[in-house]
Amino acid sequence: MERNGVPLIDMQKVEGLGEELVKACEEWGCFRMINHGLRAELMAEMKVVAASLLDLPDEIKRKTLRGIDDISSHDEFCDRLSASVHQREIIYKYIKAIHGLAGLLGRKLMEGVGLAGDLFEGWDCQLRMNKFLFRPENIGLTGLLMHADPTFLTIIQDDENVNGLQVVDKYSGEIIAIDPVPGTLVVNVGDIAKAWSNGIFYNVKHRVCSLEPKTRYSIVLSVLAPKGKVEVPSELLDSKHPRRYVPFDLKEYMDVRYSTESHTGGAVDLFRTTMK
Ligand SMILES: O=C(O)CCC(=O)C(=O)O
Ligand SMILES: [Fe+2]
Repeated sequence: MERNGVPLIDMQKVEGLGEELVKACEEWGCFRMINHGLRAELMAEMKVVAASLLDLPDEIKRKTLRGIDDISSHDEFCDRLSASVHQREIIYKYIKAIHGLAGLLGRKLMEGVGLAGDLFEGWDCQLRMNKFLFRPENIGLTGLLMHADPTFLTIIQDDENVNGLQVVDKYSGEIIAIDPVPGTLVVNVGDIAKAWSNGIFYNVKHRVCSLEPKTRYSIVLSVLAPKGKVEVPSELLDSKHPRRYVPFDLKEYMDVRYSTESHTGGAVDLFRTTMK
């Protein structure tokens, strides 16, 4: 894979999609998806809904701090925000479509590592919406500090008109701008995926910078972790590839991440079995 920008991956590709995804997770920890199955109209409608919900008063928004955990909590989320019938319908369609896409990613990643199955079946997921109000006096400042996601992966509908997402290159450490490409979705690989892949996947560091005086929205599906322990599939282990991370669950991981204030990927390495 040439290092000339994060990979653009066609999710409808029939041959070799799994391998391509695995390679992107290893080499970049970040990629853009085209032909991902979310209709352009649905993405546009969801952005309008997100913008109007994010304009609600803080005391109402605070009621939904965790976002939408799964499709079944959609009603509760909408009730708390007193969402209209139309808004509920869009949110429902969106979470159904984005969960479907996450399922495809999980199956293809399994294929890519030579296994079969629905990797994300029954996992905890969370949908969140972000608003970055970039004012002229804030240009050049960071809207979201450098971090690696505490997730397996995160699917982002970034703002098609306002840039700001930047990732750290795995090899050079250089900061690369992830400029918008309308109609596509970005994936960032997180800490949980690094442990699950025995340290092979790159938990990409990234941030959001204020580059132009506009309001930027992003809609984010976090595919968090399995309900039980995060551990590398036993089929991928042998004498040449010993287990490099102690199995842990999401709560144990989050406790370590917050108590050590390691928000840029270091927390997962505290679960290493060896320091090599
Ligand atoms: O807004 C974005 O593009 C990225 C947001 C992000 O990194 C996050 O929510 O973890
Ligand atoms: Fe992030």
